[in-house]
Amino acid sequence: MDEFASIRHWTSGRQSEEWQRERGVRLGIGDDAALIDPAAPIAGVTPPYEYVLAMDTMVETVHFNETTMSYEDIGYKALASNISDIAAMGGVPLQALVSVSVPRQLGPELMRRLYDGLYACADQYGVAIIGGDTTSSPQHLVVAVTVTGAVEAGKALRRSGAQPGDAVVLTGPVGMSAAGLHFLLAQRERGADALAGERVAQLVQAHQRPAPSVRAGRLLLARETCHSLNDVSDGLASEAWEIAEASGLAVSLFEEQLPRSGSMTAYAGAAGIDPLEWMLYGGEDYVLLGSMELGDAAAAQVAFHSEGLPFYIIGETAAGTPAVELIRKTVKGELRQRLAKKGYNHFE
Ligand SMILES: Nc1ncnc2c1ncn2[C@@H]1O[C@H](COP(=O)(O)OP(=O)(O)OP(=O)(O)O)[C@@H](O)[C@H]1O
Ligand SMILES: Cc1ncc(C[n+]2csc(CCOP(=O)(O)O)c2C)c(N)n1
Ligand SMILES: [Mg+2]
Ligand SMILES: [Mg+2]
Ligand SMILES: [Mg+2]
Repeated sequence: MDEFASIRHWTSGRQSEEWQRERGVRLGIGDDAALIDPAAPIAGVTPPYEYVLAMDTMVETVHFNETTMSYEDIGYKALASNISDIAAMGGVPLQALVSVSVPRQLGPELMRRLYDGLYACADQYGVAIIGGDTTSSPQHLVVAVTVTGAVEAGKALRRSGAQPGDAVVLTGPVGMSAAGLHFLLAQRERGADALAGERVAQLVQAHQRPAPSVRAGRLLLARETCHSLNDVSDGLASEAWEIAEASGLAVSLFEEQLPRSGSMTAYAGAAGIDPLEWMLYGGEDYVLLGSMELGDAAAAQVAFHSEGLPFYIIGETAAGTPAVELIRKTVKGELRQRLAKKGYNHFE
């Protein structure tokens, strides 16, 4: 199959013109470029809105390998991690452009499976796939996605908006993806899955099929008391540092309030690892970390819970030099520990 037949094989018949039209698309895959109506009505978004644009890339050996992810998972997660950046601005995802660089030996069927996963994510979150690019790659598979979204003009939730005295909030558990990755890599080394079971399946799912917090971002934006927001890709500590630096204040996290998934803690125990390492520095959680008016945090939690969504109040902000500290309760009393500005870093 040549390049053009391959693209058709991966993408044709997936999303109807009408379905794409409802997401502002006037011309999708097939021409030199796609066409978008910048003023199309978007369901759930009050005009006037602004466009939100982001891109994220996944590289074989860096973000996945043959034991950690199926082709369907790669496609799903490549889009999900992008949607997460739209969610982190409080936006609604709309369209995506997908670039793939494919090793020559990889047949078109495996790439079709990648697109099965990509479209599964696109359909779940209402994202129109409007185009992309295809090249060969000398060795590794690379998937780069550009995503667009819409957010009410002037309302986007930035990293820089935190105010002293805010509550620090988190929209889901952290550390599960890192635990799932550990299991998948250790499984390969041991050649056995002695620890497999329902609990491990949850961790593997968190790593392979993260669920971007679009609904959570929209709820936070609508409350008008959320001051800053970020998604957790590089790790909780690293994202908290980003908010601290962008907003120019200090962030304190209460160890006791950090959500600990039971399966993650159990697996960490079995693997002899401190779960806090995964929770603070693991990354790829794609939950949202933000700050909001302290007085509205409890009500926000009630609103989230009434929709069946998790919501954790994990810390507070204060005026001061940008820094992140962890407040731990010990038998000797309260221990304040400065958290390193570390997380996943591509150049370290
Ligand atoms: N190569 C690049 N050229 C221009 N801007 C870039 C480049 N890489 C990143 N950026 C910009 O830098 C900012 C931070 O990007 P970064 O990728 O660190 O955030 P993120 O996507 O939230 O995190 P992650 O990639 O870990 O999910 C964004 O505004 C992004 O658009
Ligand atoms: C095989 C394998 N080894 C390591 C990791 C861990 N990992 C890779 S990139 C990243 C941060 C998010 O990426 P980005 O900053 O590019 O958005 C993390 C935690 C993995 N997923 N697969
Ligand atoms: Mg990025
Ligand atoms: Mg982000
Ligand atoms: Mg990163």
